[in-house]
This record gives sequence, structure tokens and C-alpha cells, in this order.
Amino acid sequence: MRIDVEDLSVDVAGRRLVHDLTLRADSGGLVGLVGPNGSGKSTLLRCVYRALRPAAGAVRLDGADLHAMDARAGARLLAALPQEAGTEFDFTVAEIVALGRLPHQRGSGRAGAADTAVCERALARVGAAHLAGRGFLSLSGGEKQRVLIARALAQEPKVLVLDEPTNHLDIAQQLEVLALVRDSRLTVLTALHDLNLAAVHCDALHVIAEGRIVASGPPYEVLTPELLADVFGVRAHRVRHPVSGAVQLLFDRLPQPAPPASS
Ligand SMILES: Nc1ncnc2c1ncn2[C@@H]1O[C@H](COP(=O)(O)OP(=O)(O)OP(=O)(O)O)[C@@H](O)[C@H]1O
Repeated sequence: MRIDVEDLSVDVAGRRLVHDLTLRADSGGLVGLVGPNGSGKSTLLRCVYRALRPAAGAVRLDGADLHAMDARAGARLLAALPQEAGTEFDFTVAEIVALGRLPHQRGSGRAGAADTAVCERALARVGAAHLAGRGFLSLSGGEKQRVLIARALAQEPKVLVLDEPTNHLDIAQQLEVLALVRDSRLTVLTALHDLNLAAVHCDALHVIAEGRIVASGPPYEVLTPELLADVFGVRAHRVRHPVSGAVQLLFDRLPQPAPPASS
């Protein structure tokens, strides 16, 4: 299923945070959003997963306006992993993942054996089957993140919207989660802070600064030293991974202007 974000503007608290932004994620594609802190990535994603309404423009799934769909229909197509997602209540892990089945349940809303099987498979896919009986609040940050990804998978959506899915994960789990997201074959739109992870895993990147896209395209065409200096204020060096041959980015601070000489 294709995602089209068309001329989207988003206002929060009377301030325009996303300006006239257009991007596309093709069916089965993994599209990354990168940009400095506060550039508007989460605001854009919140509008895509319908926590915010557009001030102008639209988000379309295979051409259909997502904000015009009823909540249940939308939730059968799109699952989200918000930043700092969670709950105040100490549900068990199995109960949290079962919430992913709600859009598929009619009538009494009671989960059947088929729903339970979907949830168990989703937990197994993220390597968290052993956590099913644990209280969600007792989990580590990384364990919580995996359970929330399982909830999104249990929703059996066509599209995944992820805001920093590798937050709280150790390096092995970061690679694992991105491989899992890739293997899901869903259309994925994700914000990522780690530019090397983004470059290796995404088909295309959009760089966002001050609520606008400033560069788009295949990762290594986009992440030039000039752009990284301009947008992130860092000096970037491209090196080759000694085993895979993939381009890797190394960073240091841009040379700082010398302080004025004291008299
Ligand atoms: N509810 C709000 N009220 C006021 N300002 C907000 C609100 N939500 C976001 N902002 C501001 O909008 C800007 C964009 O925030 P957003 O969270 O979208 O950025 P981001 O690119 O996701 O940042 P990060 O990489 O730090 O997660 C920031 O300056 C933020 O402080």
C-alpha cells in the first residue's frame, strides 16, 4: 500500500510546525525521515498516524484520504509506534499486544483464539514471547519497545509508522528491529536519528529542517558532507566498511570560530 503525504501543513498550539510537505512511500518501501531535534519529524508522523489533523493538505493510502476514514478502518490499515509510547496502567504484555487486535474485532470486542494466535506470533517475531505474562511497567526500555512493535504487528496493518523505533535498544536489537521491519514487507515510514542505520536500511531518505523537506532521495545521494554540515552542523567523513564495503559516515564537530582574543 502506497503512502502519499500531499502538501501537508500541521499547526500545533497556533504555530505552524510542518510546512507544505510532500513525500511518498511506495508499497513495501522503507522510507526514513532524518533531521535535527525539533525539526518537525514527530509532528509530521503524528499527523500521518492521525494524532493530529492537517491544517492543509492530505495523507493518502493508495489514494484514499486517511483523515476521512473512520477510526477502525484507518487502524486496520495503519499501525504506529509513537515516540515514548506506553501506558500508565500495569497491563500484562499479552494484554498490551492484544490491544492491536481491537480494530479487527466486532460486536462484543472479545478476542478469539485466532486473535490470541496472531498476538503470540507477533510477540515471537520480536523475540519477546517469554515476556507475555510480565507486567508492562516492569520491563526495561528495550523490552517495552519490542512489545510495542509486537502490538503494531498484531494489528496486521498494511502500513507502519515508526517514530524512533530503535530508541532504548542496544546495538544488536537496533539491527534486529530494522531487519524485522524490513522483513515485514509492509510500507514503512520511520523517523531515525542514527544516520548510518537510516542509510543502510532505508530505500529513500527525506531530510527535514524547520518543518520542511530540504533533501530527498537514495540515502547516499542525500547524506553529503555539505548537507550534513548545513543541516546538522557536523563535519562528516565517508569511509568504507572493511567487510561489507558499505559507505559509513563518521562525524566530528565543525571547526569552531576562535574566541576573540582578550586584551
Ligand atoms: N504541543 C506542542 N506545543 C508547542 N510546541 C510544540 C508542541 N509539539 C511540538 N512542538 C515544537 O515543535 C517543534 C518540532 O517538534 P517535533 O517533536 O516534531 O520535532 P522532532 O524533529 O521530532 O524532534 P526530535 O528529534 O527531538 O524528536 C519543536 O520545536 C517542538 O518544541
